[in-house]
Amino acid sequence: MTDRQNDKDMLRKAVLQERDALSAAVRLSKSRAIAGHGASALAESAASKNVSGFYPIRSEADVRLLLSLLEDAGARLSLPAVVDRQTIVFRRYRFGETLVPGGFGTFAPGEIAEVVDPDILLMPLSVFDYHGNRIGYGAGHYDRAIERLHMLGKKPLLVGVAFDLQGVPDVPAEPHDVPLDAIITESGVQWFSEPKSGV
Ligand SMILES: Nc1nc2c(c(=O)[nH]1)N(C=O)[C@@H](CNc1ccc(C(=O)N[C@@H](CCC(=O)O)C(=O)O)cc1)CN2
Ligand SMILES: Nc1ncnc2c1ncn2[C@@H]1O[C@H](COP(=O)(O)OP(=O)(O)OP(=O)(O)O)[C@@H](O)[C@H]1O
Repeated sequence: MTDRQNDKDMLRKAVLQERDALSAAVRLSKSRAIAGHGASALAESAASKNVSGFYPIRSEADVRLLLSLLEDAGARLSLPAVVDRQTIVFRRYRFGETLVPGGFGTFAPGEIAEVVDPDILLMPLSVFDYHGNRIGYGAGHYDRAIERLHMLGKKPLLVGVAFDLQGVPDVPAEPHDVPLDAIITESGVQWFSEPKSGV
């Protein structure tokens, strides 16, 4: 393991420990604030777009309320499913539909759901910094999914969803890490790129 990977691992462990210590009630109220900020920032641009979310695991921010608001605003939702150890695909999801185990402890639409390429990715993460760098859970699933979309000529809007306590001054980024366009936390939305009108 390189020094940089080791640094990322230590940072991930420390921040996840802090996130795990939040009570369910505190996570719920922060997740409600995230939904409000996220809907204000994205509802207009999400209409008729493919928006991928995630079904929360561990102590993640619960993005389901935001997903339901975006669906009400006309977004077509999808959720990630792990199809092999290295690969996730995004499966069409209508809010409230039954999910099945989706790999790595996640839940996802079943195999018969349509596979879509999202225009907007709401991304889970363990740590972010205020330059737009992020660390996931160390599997590289999202980094590879984004690389695949880029190879298809698609440039989805990348929006991290997290609690403020997951923010640090500097994440040790690696060359394959693709920076976020924005991050949504309970205190608001921060843009790292120009807000993209067409997305
Ligand atoms: N809610 C949610 N869905 C998701 C992801 C996610 O991060 N969150 N993914 C994001 O890619 C994909 C699934 N990949 C995952 C990869 C690893 C772990 C995980 O928990 N790994 C370690 C923990 C690592 C650590 O503590 O340092 C584990 O199994 O304990 C979870 C999901 C797709 N769906
Ligand atoms: N685009 C890619 N192509 C090939 N390998 C990759 C790519 N992105 C990441 N990897 C590999 O995946 C592993 C995990 O990467 P990294 O630590 O950046 O994951 P992460 O950012 O925590 O995960 P995620 O992107 O799922 O949130 C590393 O071994 C890395 O080399």
